[in-house]
Amino acid sequence: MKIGYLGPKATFTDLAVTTMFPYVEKIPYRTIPECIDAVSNEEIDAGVVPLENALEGSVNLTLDYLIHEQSLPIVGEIIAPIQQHLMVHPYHAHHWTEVKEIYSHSHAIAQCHKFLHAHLKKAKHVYMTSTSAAAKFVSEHPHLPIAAIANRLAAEEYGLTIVQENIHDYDYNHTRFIIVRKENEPLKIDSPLYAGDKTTLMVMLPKDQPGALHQVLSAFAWRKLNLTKIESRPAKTGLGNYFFIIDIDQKMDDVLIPGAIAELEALDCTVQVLGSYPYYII
Ligand SMILES: O=C(O)C(=O)C[C@]1(C(=O)O)C=C[C@@H](O)C=C1
Repeated sequence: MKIGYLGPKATFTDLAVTTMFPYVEKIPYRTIPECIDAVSNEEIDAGVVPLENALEGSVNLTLDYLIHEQSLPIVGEIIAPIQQHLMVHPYHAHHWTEVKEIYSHSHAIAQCHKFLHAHLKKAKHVYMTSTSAAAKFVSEHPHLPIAAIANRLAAEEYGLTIVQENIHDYDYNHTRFIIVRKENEPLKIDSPLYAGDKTTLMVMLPKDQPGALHQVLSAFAWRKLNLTKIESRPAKTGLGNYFFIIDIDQKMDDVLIPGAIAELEALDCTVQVLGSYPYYII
């Protein structure tokens, strides 16, 4: 079995994949779209990409790519703790406060704003495709006064020295990673980390209908379907046109969720089931 992930080696996505699937062949991809395309082209059996962080919110690139470019079912979810560390090439370990640039994934930099504001106010932020891509870049440029924000495995993998540990602004820092496949079939995972099931829907409201969102929410409310997330994203068809991503705290059943979907369709909403899948908490 081949599982693709946002690489290079030692991203947080890599850590999540390694914990959940210790015995598979792991294939790194440079970007989230490249990983999703590889699933679609059947180069790999499944792909794992980040979807949402507890401090920074959704990874819009993942959501938008799945909605607008490659529609693949979500077959699983991994929730993993995120610990961000500041690291430099060993040459700079004793004068890390003088670094001029900080490299990392935009989400990782955003998770550490308070620290960066307090200790490295003048350093420029440079966004990379992932945290480990940033660590790799810093290790390949030992002469530059630069630092990366990444995890401990990345420091080990790329020979960097951690100069400040746990620099994320809030203790509860977790990221949701989704597993996508070409076919809507869950991977067989017999794991003690299993924590429940979810169903994710994409709902497009009818245009200019007063109270439409209220009616959508009542379709779930009176059936006592517990929603764990509702988020709007631009439909990219014009200003003010949005769709909603709705997570329901249970697996697809024969009655309640299909009933809610039928009610939404009767209200002229367009509904797409993005997946009904187990989730695992690391
Ligand atoms: O860059 C990485 O290490 C990733 O796996 C990506 C990612 C993200 O997109 O949110 C994953 C977890 C952290 O929140 C920071 C970055």
